[in-house]
Amino acid sequence: MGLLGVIMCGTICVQVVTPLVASHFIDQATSGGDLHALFVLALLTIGLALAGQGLAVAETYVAENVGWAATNALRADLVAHLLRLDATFHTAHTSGELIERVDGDVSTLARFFSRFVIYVLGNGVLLVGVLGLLYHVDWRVGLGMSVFAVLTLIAILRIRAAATPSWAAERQASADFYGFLGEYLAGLQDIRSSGAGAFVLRRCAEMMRLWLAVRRKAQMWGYSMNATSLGLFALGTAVAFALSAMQFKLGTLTIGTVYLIFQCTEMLRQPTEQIRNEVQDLQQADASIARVEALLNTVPRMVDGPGVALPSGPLAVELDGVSFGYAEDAPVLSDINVSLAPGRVLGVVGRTGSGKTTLTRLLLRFYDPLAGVVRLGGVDLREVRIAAVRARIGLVSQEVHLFHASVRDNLTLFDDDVPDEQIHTVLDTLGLTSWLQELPQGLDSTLLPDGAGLSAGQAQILACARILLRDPDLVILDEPSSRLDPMMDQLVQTALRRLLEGRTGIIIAHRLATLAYADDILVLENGQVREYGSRLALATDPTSRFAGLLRVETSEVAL
Ligand SMILES: Nc1ncnc2c1ncn2[C@@H]1O[C@H](COP(=O)(O)OP(=O)(O)OP(=O)(O)O)[C@@H](O)[C@H]1O
Repeated sequence: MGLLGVIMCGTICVQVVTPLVASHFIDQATSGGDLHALFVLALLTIGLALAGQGLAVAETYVAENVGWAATNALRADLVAHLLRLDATFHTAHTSGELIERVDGDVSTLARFFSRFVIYVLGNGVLLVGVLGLLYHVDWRVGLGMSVFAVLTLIAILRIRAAATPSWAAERQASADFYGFLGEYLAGLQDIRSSGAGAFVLRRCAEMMRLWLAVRRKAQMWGYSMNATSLGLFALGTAVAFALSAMQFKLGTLTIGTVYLIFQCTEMLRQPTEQIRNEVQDLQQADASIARVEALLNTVPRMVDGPGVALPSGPLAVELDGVSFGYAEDAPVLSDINVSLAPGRVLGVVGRTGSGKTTLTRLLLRFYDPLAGVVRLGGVDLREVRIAAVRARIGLVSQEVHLFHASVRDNLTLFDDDVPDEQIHTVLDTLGLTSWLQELPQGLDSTLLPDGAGLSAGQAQILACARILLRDPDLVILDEPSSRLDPMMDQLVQTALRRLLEGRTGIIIAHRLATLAYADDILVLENGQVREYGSRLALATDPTSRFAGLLRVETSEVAL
């Protein structure tokens, strides 16, 4: 920015000196001056014009650099902040809306960051310099133009203040539109298969119509600013011309000086217009800054713990009188008491909506319980740093997310420090070596977006590989074998067995066969513990709910 300031000063000097030289040239030429002196003045004018162009190029180059460096840093801050924000925030905002806030709002600021201060200051100085020159030539013309310049600046600032809410509405409409687009693109398959394309298009058109209306209103403020400043300046130029024509007729001004006045009024137009453009940018920047600031000021609900260390090795899991609801008045889990020793595997069963997934979210500290305590390795999760908790847990969720990146990056989650041998060993353990050999570029092969081209089973085994590489001490498997054919199921079962070896595990499954590795069983019903005990004891007790479920599943299979 310092360099930009220096370049700007150079530009101002060139702009002020050029008309002085030209006026001198005109006076010399009309009064039959020395040819040599005229030649030197002409060369000087050409030199100044070239220097002006060179400075303009340098200014653009430096300004772009400043703008991009600043906005990139801001984008990175925002992304880091979004990663820190908790599940409640992300549930309330669509990904498209967040993309628009991280990119759209920040892009609006690029010009503002790079130029605003320097341009407004620089053009302010130029304005004062040119007015000073006009006073020097003729104080009446100087005074007249000062009045017009001040009036124009006041009008511009008034319009800016009035326009800011319109630009904020425009930014919101844009974020809403991208939020809508992101959501519907993610659900493309369902929309197509259910023939809802026409409804989506209609909604799209409605949103764009709304966006157009707010944008038009915001733009009209900009144009009204243009019209006001242009109108005032046209009037100012006319007055300056009239005054200088009168003086020329009276013989008090030379033709060179009249030219100088004309140039000066033209030169006044330029800084005023630049200031107007900057202020117009500021209208949009104002709105964006407020939105970026609001996002950065959103505090995660989860407060990071003071950093008590978790014990090493497989982690004990304890839920002590835990109650939770996403909304305070709608309980999802009530008074859950579970105690799982290190290295044991707990199978969780229950009807859909009974709160099984919610339970795992509490263990990963996506949410804090409303009552009771969740402990890992005997330590209250609120005492541990959130990152430290998550580093010790591996989750294979219902929806495995695979990135449009290489197999290696998908497995290591972009951690370049994981050696290839380790990846190969893990893939071998999970029986994926032949799958890898079929890929054209091995670990460097790129997976399609969202794991398209992979079966649900393959995606789940890759998710298991991802977790094995991280070597966590607690593994949570959320319905890992819900959609698999028997062949794939066998592979996944092997992968799960490997994954659970030497670790504490929690398996959530609708199909009871998946629970073969479970030592204990928890049956949830409407968010409450219906049954909790050793798998074998529950399975052999004919009066237990679990034994009942087993009987139902066996008879379904027989049918
Ligand atoms: N992010 C959320 N915000 C608000 N309510 C939620 C959220 N996630 C789940 N719920 C509600 O919490 C209850 C329990 O959901 P949960 O996903 O834990 O059940 P589940 O037993 O895992 O079901 P399933 O077997 O279908 O996965 C449901 O009534 C659900 O509507």
